[in-house]
Amino acid sequence: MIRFENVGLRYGMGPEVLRDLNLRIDPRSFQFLTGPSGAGKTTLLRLLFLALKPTRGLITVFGRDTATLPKADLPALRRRIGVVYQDFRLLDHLTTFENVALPLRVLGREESSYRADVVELLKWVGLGDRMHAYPPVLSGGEKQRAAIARALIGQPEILLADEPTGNVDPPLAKRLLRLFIELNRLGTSVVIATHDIGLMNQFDARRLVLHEGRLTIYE
Ligand SMILES: Nc1ncnc2c1ncn2[C@@H]1O[C@H](COP(=O)(O)OP(=O)(O)OP(=O)(O)O)[C@@H](O)[C@H]1O
Repeated sequence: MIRFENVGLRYGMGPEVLRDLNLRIDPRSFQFLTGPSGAGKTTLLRLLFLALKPTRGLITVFGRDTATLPKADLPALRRRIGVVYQDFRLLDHLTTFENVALPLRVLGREESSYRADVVELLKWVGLGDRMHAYPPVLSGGEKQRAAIARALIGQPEILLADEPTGNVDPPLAKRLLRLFIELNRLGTSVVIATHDIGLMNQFDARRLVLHEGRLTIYE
């Protein structure tokens, strides 16, 4: 569903941060993306989410060449990809329920048409009793789960998560990993960027390892 051919990326006039990347993200696949700090993990996620264009090479997303993609087609393509950001990006003046429902509200959907889905998803991530709370009073782990629920409410075909266990203790990290595994079993492709070797050792999955801008894949 996503394919990279000889992709390179530089920011402005800087050095190439990613070099000669060849990669396929297949439907229903699960992969960890790892590598030392500064290796380019977030940059690669931004390319996968169409937030950046490569400075060379070819990226196709759901069969569309991103270089020739009309801008107007971008939002619909992006809606098929869910993203959990490192810093959550929840809106403090909206409740947890409203944050998770926001992507649907933006599409003009009536609350009555999605209320039950949002409640069910919040229960699934273990926030059934926190849906009326505002982000400032949530714990780091609760915010993380709210951000995951928001990324999933539109039923994306791929979920990209940037260090989703970076701010939580090991038992919660394990629980989040179980959520991602279950999501994958239900048919969603999952890409988890992480430094956490302990986390990766808990699940036998493909590893995309970045080092100095180059990618090695361990199937
Ligand atoms: N907007 C930007 N402009 C210029 N350089 C950038 C920008 N964003 C990232 N970089 C540089 O690109 C390289 C890769 O950064 P990136 O954030 O992708 O790495 P990372 O592997 O996600 O790191 P970390 O694990 O610390 O989050 C770094 O050298 C970084 O300084």
